[in-house]
Amino acid sequence: MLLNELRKKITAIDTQLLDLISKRAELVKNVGEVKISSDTHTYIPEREKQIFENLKKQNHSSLSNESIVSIFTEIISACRSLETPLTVSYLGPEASFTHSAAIKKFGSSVNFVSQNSIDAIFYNVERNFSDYGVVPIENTTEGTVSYTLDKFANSKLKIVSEIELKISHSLLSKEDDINSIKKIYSHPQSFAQCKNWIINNLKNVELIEVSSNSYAAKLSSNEPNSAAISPKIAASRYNLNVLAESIEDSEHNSTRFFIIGKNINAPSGHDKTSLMFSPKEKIGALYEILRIFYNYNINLTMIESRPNKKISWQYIFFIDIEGHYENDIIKKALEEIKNSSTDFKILGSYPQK
Ligand SMILES: C=C(O[C@@H]1C=C(C(=O)O)C=C[C@H]1O)C(=O)O
Repeated sequence: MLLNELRKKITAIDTQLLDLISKRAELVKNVGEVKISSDTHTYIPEREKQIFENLKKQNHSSLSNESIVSIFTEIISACRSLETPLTVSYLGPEASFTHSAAIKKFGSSVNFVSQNSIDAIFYNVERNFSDYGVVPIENTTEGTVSYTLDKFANSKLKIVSEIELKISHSLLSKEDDINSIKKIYSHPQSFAQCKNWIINNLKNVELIEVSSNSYAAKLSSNEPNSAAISPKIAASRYNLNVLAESIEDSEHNSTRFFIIGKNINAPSGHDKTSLMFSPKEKIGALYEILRIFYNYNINLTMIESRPNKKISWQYIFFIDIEGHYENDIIKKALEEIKNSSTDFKILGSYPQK
């Protein structure tokens, strides 16, 4: 077929797609009107999860499931903004990994607000200045972000969703020749994650640690012969060239983020529940609690302990399990755990990533 004919067909399909997307948008607007009278949240993560699962099952095209999900994330984002435009706080600065995670989860039709601390994110969501917040919770190489876990102990906010992001670093610079780089700015963790690449690819460069890798990109954009190790999206934000991509030493470098808010999610069919508790002070207390999970055949996906800030040498345990707390088995198990512990709290049930 001639190029012209192919393009004519593509244009015709685009017209059909536009018509269908417009019809979808009208329906979502109607859902928004129903929600006002029933006082329901705009963002329903369990419904969005079901939409994605359904599309993945039906996808027999040459497009990957990942591409389908990212296309529909944007369609849903634009439609959802017709109900109410959402405000989402993330751990900044702009172009940080948390910013990327927030865009991956909510799409771009959202008001994103950069916050300079995890505290500020919790504060803004608690006070309704933001509808949701995005906070890092654990990294495959660095482990859990204890500051985020500690915040849950004293907050009424719920975990409404989770997202995993592959952490990939790039070397960004105003220069276009890697040999002219004399200085590199980055966060200490990013330097650690790219250590071998730096040794093998750059000789006699000065490494300067800064508070974040998007700040590193900003500094480098004002300084000749310098570069930054940053997420690739910082290149367009600070008008830099991408001198090298995927320079991290480990292939498996991912960070998991929580979306925090006030939703109480219904089951999506494929959920996780996060909870915290302190075992009572007696021999075998933790063993007894873990045995409850074993007895009910409940799978644990994360366990982490943090000092209980109220009493010295006592600990709060944070646990993630598979299943939704409305599920009968989970309900029974959690009731038993509540009776065998103190400070018990369900932090949320949310669709698995
Ligand atoms: C339309 C709804 O509202 C939002 C928008 C959705 C969509 O565009 O499909 C899905 C879930 C909600 O986050 C809904 O709740 O069904």
